Amino acid sequence: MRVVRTRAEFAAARAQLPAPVGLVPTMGALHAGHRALLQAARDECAAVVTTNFVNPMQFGPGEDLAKYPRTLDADLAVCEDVGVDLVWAPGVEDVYPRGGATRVRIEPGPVGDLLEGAVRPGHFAGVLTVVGKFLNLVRPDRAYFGEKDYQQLTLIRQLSDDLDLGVVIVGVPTVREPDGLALSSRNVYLSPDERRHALALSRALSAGRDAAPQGALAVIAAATAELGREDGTGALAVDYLELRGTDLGEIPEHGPARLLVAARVGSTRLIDNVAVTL
Ligand SMILES: Nc1ncnc2c1ncn2[C@@H]1O[C@H](COP(=O)(O)OP(=O)(O)OP(=O)(O)O)[C@@H](O)[C@H]1O
Ligand SMILES: CC(C)(CO)[C@@H](O)C(=O)[O-]
Ligand code: BAL
Repeated sequence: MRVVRTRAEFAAARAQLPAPVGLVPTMGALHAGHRALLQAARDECAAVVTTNFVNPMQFGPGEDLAKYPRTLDADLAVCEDVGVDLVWAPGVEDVYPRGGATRVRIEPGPVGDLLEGAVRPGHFAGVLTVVGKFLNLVRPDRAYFGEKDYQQLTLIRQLSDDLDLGVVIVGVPTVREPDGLALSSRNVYLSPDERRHALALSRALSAGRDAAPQGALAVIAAATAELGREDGTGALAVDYLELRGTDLGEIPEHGPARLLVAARVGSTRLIDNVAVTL
């Protein structure tokens, strides 16, 4: 496994890799969710590249950029274990040379203003800009993203289509703790008490999914009731709970849909979602 930092080192190492190349972009602090992405790439590609970069452009003022967990040594051990070929851990100056003098900024369009985008203005422009850059720099055949960040995955598929990037975007199912909590690098911020309250998110999604045979209103009612046990108690504050089409548009009358939730537990913001069949 090669570990490189600068653009030049990356380009030299990338040129040696056999095709097809799989890319797994991450912000580090790797857990079993990331491992599932890396493993899927390992299973399907001749070479696996991962980027490890906490992208300042996708954090808003007052968000957790400074305290975001940084665990490069442990991350490298995970990558080695899965059999990654090339890890790129660039500095900000490698990704945004000259401070991004040409002001490259990929705007996500209307889907970027919903849900996460409504709570984190500018977030998805930051995500799409850095993902666009990495797809351009790495030129992978396939790129892997988690369904845990469902809106992000939807927008990256849109980016790839709209810019004719010719890369296959692969969505990987959410990896959960045995009690249902979706794995997230931000779970390390939770106290034991907060972690218990955080279980309300996955419980609400399961309740909503189980109510799907009774229709969309029943899904929302069941999920809201489950969340309501915690919401407003001071332990948990819901940002949104929404049922949408799989493209995040209108709710279909029948067929596949998506139920998405975001909440703050103490000072930690968590998101989760599930597939629902109406
Ligand atoms: N539990 C999970 N299951 C599957 N994929 C995941 C999971 N958590 C994160 N991913 C995916 O890993 C990739 C990198 O995500 P990232 O480094 O932001 O980790 P994260 O755990 O989502 O962190 P955060 O706490 O910032 O949301 C993304 O494609 C993301 O969707
Ligand atoms: C896709 C990504 C690596 C871009 O910084 C990030 O948003 C993430 O980790 O989900
Ligand atoms: N969507 C995952 C990265 C972030 O929260 O900024």
